[in-house]
Amino acid sequence: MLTMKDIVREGDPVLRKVAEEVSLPASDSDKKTLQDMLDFVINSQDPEIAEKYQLRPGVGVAAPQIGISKRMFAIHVEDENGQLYSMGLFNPKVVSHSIEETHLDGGEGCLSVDRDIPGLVPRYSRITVKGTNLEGEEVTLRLKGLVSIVFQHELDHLNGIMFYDRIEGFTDKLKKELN
Ligand SMILES: O=CN(O)C[C@@H](CC1CCCC1)C(=O)N1NCCC[C@H]1C(=O)Nc1ccccn1
Ligand code: NI
Repeated sequence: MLTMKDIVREGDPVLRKVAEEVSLPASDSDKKTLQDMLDFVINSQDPEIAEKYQLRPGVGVAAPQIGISKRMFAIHVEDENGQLYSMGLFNPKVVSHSIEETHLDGGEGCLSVDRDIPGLVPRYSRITVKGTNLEGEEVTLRLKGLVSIVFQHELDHLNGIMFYDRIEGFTDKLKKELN
C-alpha cells in the first residue's frame, strides 16, 4: 500500500515535468498503480487507517506525486451536494470550461508541499473533463464546485504546475492595475 514515504515533495523535478500519456488499453502495471493511488486517497480519509499509517488526509493524488510521470490521477471526494466522486482516470483532459472562476475560501494545500502557503487559487467554476477510467471506459464528466477544483488541482500536477503558481501576488495585481 502507498504511504506518505511514497509521496514526492516539492523540489523534486518530477513535479515540474509534463507527464506522458498512458498508452491504452492500460497495462496491468498502470492499472495496479492507479488502483493503489485510489486506495491511498480512500485510506487517507479513514481515521483509523490514516492514524495507523500516519497518512495526511487527501481528496486526490496524481501520479507525479509518487514519482511516476504519467497522465493519471485518483480522486475520492464528496461534493457540496453529497455526491461522491471516487475514481481513477487515465489521460484526463479538460474539453471545455466556464469563463467564470471560483476558489476554495481557505486557499489550497498539497500533499507534496509541507508548508502553508496563503492566497486564493483561481480555478474555473465549471469544467467538462474526458478521460478513461479503471474499467477502460471513456468517461465525460461535467463538474462544478469542489470536485471541479480538485480535478483542476490534479490536472495541474500532470502539467508540472503547483497550486501556488496560480496565487496572484499583491504586486502582480498592483502592476496590472497600474498598467
Ligand atoms: O494533488 C493532490 N493533493 O496534493 C492532495 C490535496 C488536493 C486538494 C487541494 C485543494 C484541491 C485538491 C489535498 O487533498 N489536500 N491538500 C493538503 C491539505 C489537505 C488536503 C485537502 O485539501 N483536503 C480537502 C480539501 C477540501 C475538502 C476536503 N478535504
Ligand atoms: Ni497536490
